[in-house]
Amino acid sequence: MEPAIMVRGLDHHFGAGEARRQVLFGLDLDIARGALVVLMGASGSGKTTLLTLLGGLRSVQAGSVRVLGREMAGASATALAGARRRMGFIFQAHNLHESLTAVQNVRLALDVHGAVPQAEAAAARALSLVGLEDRLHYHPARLSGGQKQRVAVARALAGSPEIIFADEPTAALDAENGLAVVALLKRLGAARGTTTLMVTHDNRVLDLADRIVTMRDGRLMPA
Ligand SMILES: Nc1ncnc2c1ncn2[C@@H]1O[C@H](COP(=O)(O)OP(=O)(O)OP(=O)(O)O)[C@@H](O)[C@H]1O
Repeated sequence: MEPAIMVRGLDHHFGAGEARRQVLFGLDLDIARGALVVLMGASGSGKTTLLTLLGGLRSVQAGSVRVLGREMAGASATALAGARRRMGFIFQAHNLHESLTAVQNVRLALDVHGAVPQAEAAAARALSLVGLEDRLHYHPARLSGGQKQRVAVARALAGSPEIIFADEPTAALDAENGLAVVALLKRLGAARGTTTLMVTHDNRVLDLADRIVTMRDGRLMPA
């Protein structure tokens, strides 16, 4: 079976004219289905840029990016949106809507999938997966930082994604909550075959990774 992610000769530039600058240089990368892969590297090395290209959040300029068997380079906006429906995203700033309860925040993410039968029940299930079954109707203001981050994880999981992209998901968490979030992603890999690619500076979670990929100055370091 084709890997979940297959990248070949990926370059990326930002800016135009004089200000044009290359930030990714000829990346090649395969990520197996079901793996929990940690992406490390110094600030500015290109991790977030790579993640957003893989997630169809920015256009591929040069090279090939195949995700779940589909080429993202040159894909139409509709095709990219279709690809994104098979992915879940967890970002550092959890971006919860303050006016909505935990279960409503998760439901909102399900709405992008169109009509999901029993969306409310699906949202509640995702929240109980992250141990928040007794906080369904709390607004973010009444949740701790760790609990808010777990709502963000539940939101990413609710649509049963095949791939999860996470950008520093443990940054705002203490050791215990950080490990719990990563352990949950690891369990999903085993139980559902979900692939996770996670950017982190958090050394505490490395033991749980199936593989660590390191970037330096826009290049992938040899394993
Ligand atoms: N929208 C943008 N316009 C211009 N340059 C950008 C843009 N986004 C990122 N860059 C530059 O691209 C390079 C890679 O940035 P990127 O955010 O991918 O790094 P990173 O490894 O994720 O860093 P960090 O760990 O600090 O989040 C950096 O030099 C950054 O300044």
